[in-house]
Amino acid sequence: MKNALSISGLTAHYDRADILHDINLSIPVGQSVALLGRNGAGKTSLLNCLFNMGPMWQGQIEVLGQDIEGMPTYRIALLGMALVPQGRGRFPTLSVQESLRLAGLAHRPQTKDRWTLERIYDGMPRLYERRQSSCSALSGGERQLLALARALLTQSSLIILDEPSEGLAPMTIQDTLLPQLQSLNQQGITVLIAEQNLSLALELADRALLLGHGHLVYDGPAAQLRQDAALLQRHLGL
Ligand SMILES: Nc1ncnc2c1ncn2[C@@H]1O[C@H](COP(=O)(O)OP(=O)(O)OP(=O)(O)O)[C@@H](O)[C@H]1O
Repeated sequence: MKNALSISGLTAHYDRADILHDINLSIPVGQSVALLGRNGAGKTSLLNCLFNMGPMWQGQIEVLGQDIEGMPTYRIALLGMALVPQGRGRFPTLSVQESLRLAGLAHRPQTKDRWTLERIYDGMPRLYERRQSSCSALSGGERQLLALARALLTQSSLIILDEPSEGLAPMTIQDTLLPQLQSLNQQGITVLIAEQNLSLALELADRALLLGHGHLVYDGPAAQLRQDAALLQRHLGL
């Protein structure tokens, strides 16, 4: 399989409002890609289409080689794609360790480099220190780590993150989030990350996608987008 994700002719709408217009893109296995766009550009809607849990859509979406038209969300997840949702999900009364153990129950095929609780704690010592705490008592940065760890424990090879830096202090992004996200790609995981934080997105990804009012207005090297002041000003207000 060459592509982790293939999208062609994707158009999506809520009621009568068109949200995405003729999106075409594919993401090769192992690539890290940033999805950029202002508030309301359609980033979350696009990510939700991939899990069949957002707007109605037409076109074709292939996740890890499988056409997902009409497929229920839980089956799409079992193909090996995990979502770290905007707001990091909710896990109110569980402890960190319980939450991680639950995520590890996903029925994914055995893989060579399986993620285990020990491997998670090794790479994220902060979660080890907080393993007995209630998830609701975690800081924003710790919750983001937990959400990422849960995605890894599903043994997914394609991880989708929706604005992971939202609400985090710049220092937390730099010291806690960035190194963890950078290590995903080094571990061979394909990453699609929706972000409004341009510098974080461009530090993580070699390739950038830019959505403007539901149209894909840029798909190319991240470094080249950084140089395009007119496009950044028009679609990100920078
Ligand atoms: N459930 C819904 N019903 C109707 N319209 C919606 C719904 N969810 C989102 N929209 C609209 O779809 C458009 C795209 O929203 P979306 O959340 O996908 O954008 P976004 O780029 O992720 O923005 P943000 O960065 O603010 O999360 C917006 O105009 C939004 O108001």
